[in-house]
Amino acid sequence: MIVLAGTIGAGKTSLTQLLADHLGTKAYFESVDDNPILPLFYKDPQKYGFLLQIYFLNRRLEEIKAASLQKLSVLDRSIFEDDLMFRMNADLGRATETEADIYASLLKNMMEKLPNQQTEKKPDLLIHIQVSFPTMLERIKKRGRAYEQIETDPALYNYYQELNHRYTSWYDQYQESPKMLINGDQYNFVEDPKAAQTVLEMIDEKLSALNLK
Ligand SMILES: Nc1ncnc2c1ncn2[C@@H]1O[C@H](COP(=O)(O)OP(=O)(O)OP(=O)(O)O)[C@@H](O)[C@H]1O
Repeated sequence: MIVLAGTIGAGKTSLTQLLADHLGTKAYFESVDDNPILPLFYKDPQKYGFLLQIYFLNRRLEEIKAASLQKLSVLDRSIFEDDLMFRMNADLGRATETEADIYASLLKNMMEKLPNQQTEKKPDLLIHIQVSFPTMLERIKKRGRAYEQIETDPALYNYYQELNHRYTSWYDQYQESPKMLINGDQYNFVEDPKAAQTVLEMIDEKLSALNLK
């Protein structure tokens, strides 16, 4: 199982599809547009923060169960980033520290294997697409999901800036699986086929080094 990681608009969904096509495996996407809680959360984060988190936790575990049936399946987002996002939301006063602690402990508990269980819930490789803050803003604007726009809610500027900033140390500290970094500013794999080719070659090399391919 390969999982993509990265901030909002980093290009996780696009690279998931590219990579699964390249490897001939199945891609798993969390449907953002069908998420009933997300627009409510953006409108009232304090009220819906914890509910959104439980919603994502449930959906991502469902995805992991399905994806674990095939060796090099690709998931468009890792479950571990939710903890980063929820902790940040708690630090910003949109959830309590107790909610964030309980959530983190539930996640840890859920991700552990039962003593005699064979299948691993953790990925074989995490690929982090790192984008700068200006690129992140540009992509969010370009994609145009109404509730994500800074024009709709100027407070989102700080939220996005803080999130982008936290991703760097999150990736440095991530130890749940092997990992690799893709510079999403340098390689625009969505619009430039040559960049896409380079990124796929980099991933192939990493998979070979890990004896996964
Ligand atoms: N754990 C979470 N807590 C709060 N909001 C979240 C969480 N996970 C995802 N979101 C929100 O869900 C939306 C989709 O996020 P996500 O980054 O997974 O997809 P995306 O923006 O389509 O990314 P990409 O362009 O890289 O495919 C964003 O508005 C994001 O803020």
